Amino acid sequence: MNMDDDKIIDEFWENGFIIFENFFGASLMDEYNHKILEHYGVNPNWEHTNEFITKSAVEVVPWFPYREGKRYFDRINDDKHFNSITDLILRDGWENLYCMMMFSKAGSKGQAWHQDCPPDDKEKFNLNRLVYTHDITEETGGEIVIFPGTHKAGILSIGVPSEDLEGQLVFRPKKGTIIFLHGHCWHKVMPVKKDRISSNFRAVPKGTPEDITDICVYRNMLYQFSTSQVLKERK
Ligand SMILES: O=C(O)CCC(=O)C(=O)O
Ligand SMILES: [Fe+2]
Repeated sequence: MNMDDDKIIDEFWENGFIIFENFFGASLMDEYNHKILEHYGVNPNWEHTNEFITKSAVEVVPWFPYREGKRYFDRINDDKHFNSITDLILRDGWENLYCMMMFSKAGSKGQAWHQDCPPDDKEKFNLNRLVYTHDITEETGGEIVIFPGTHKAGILSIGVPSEDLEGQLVFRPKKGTIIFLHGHCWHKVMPVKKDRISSNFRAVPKGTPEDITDICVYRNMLYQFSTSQVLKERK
């Protein structure tokens, strides 16, 4: 292990996230961005050709390509460097959880503060491995906001779902940037001004239940995806 490896490990476990800019090349990102837009029915001129996307009130539309047997993104999924950083962070072994693409329409709200899974057991969490296939800018909106160190702070505070919090950091990842983010670390996505894509290659420490991300913690509720139910109001 070299110095840089130690730094990566320390930074991740100190802050609950670590960012690498220009990790993936522009041409790969363009190719993958195009593939994702194609799936959602958005043509290269960035117009919706998919009626569902145009009409639905759904703000974030997920897509799990590997669950459909579409291994379109193996050059990320199987990338040695990408996975070796995962090895550093999850030292005792890890497994792929799933690959999830997220599409948010222009004009949508983004995402309120959340933890991807309840922090009841600090050993059980998802590791987000976010890959940005296009620039997030002031014009596009959809900044990712992270509250450093909160993977060690227990359950997300109760309060107004999206309000700014003292201590938060706002990021505008560029094309090819990756973010490793601990699922207990508090994060949100700012309002989306132009159609937005993000992709996430989620991993978990070995032995973590497969449904670890079924319940998401928000400032006003616990929400269960599998049943589309509010499990508990928080106030
Ligand atoms: O789209 C993003 O930048 C972050 C999405 C998110 O909250 C997640 O993947 O858990
Ligand atoms: Fe999240």
